[in-house]
Amino acid sequence: MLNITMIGCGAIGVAVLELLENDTQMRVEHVIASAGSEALVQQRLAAFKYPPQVLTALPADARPDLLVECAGHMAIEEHVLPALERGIACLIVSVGALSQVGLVERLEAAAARGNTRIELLPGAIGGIDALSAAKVGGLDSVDYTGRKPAKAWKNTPAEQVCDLEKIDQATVIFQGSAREAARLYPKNANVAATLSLAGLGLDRTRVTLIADPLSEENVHHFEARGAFGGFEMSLRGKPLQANPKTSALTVYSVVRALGNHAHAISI
Ligand SMILES: NC(=O)C1=CN([C@@H]2O[C@H](COP(=O)(O)OP(=O)(O)OC[C@H]3O[C@@H](n4cnc5c(N)ncnc54)[C@H](O)[C@@H]3O)[C@@H](O)[C@H]2O)C=CC1
Ligand SMILES: O=C([O-])CC(=O)C(=O)O
Repeated sequence: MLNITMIGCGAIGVAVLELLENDTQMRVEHVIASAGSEALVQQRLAAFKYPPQVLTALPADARPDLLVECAGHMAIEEHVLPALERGIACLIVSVGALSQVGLVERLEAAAARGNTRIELLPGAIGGIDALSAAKVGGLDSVDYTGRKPAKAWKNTPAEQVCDLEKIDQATVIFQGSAREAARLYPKNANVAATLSLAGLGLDRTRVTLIADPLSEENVHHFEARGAFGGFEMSLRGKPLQANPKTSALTVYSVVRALGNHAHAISI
């Protein structure tokens, strides 16, 4: 039985727990919540058959097989770095956090000291296997466009670019590097960072972000060219009801990754 600690228990966390409830090969024993939100998280878990214990930090003697982050950028520094130092393997969805200069190197060093690994999950996008394979032969360009309904951009810098309540057509709210996109839109540009880390890097991956009042989907489109040839993909993700910024595929990506650790065959 794979013993898992989950960081964060919001839209992604709750949906992952629901899907794992009847899995006999893995169990989330602990959920790490932000200080002050323990009661709310306990409430979210009340209906579960085996509710995980809710804590605000991993106890010093806890040795989960895996730690999975479903919380947000701040959780990488706060929980993932120390867990790696302690030798606990980590899976993360807040990949955009790695746009902070020096954090990749610090994560690598912590994992080396702990003799363990960190896995960056594809989350809401696909094709990461092909893109990172293409990188081996050399990439010339990677262009990514993220298009989400207008309400998905609430409480982001997009509000300074346009009136999200009033726009009646697709509106470009950002154009620039993946590093800048991840910094400005931590809850909406993790895909941009993931594509960059798999491909041409945070400074050379070109990103366009669009608020689209006519769309009900989170559409992720990218085009890559290089020695391998070229490919493009478009993924039309359904947003989670509990959080319109987040696509349901992110939840399935977490469950798939955990299953690959728990089950005999990984795919
Ligand atoms: N890689 C990808 O494709 C995607 C990645 N994400 C990432 O996943 C994160 C979570 O997404 P949702 O579940 O939809 O958000 P949410 O806002 O519904 O839930 C996040 C939960 O984590 C908790 N939290 C925040 N910081 C924490 C910390 N330092 N320690 C413990 N708990 C903490 C919050 O209190 C909240 O309950 C996003 O912020 C984003 O960074 C989201 C969507 C796609
Ligand atoms: O869930 C999505 O569609 C993608 C997302 O929020 C991100 O890239 O941060």
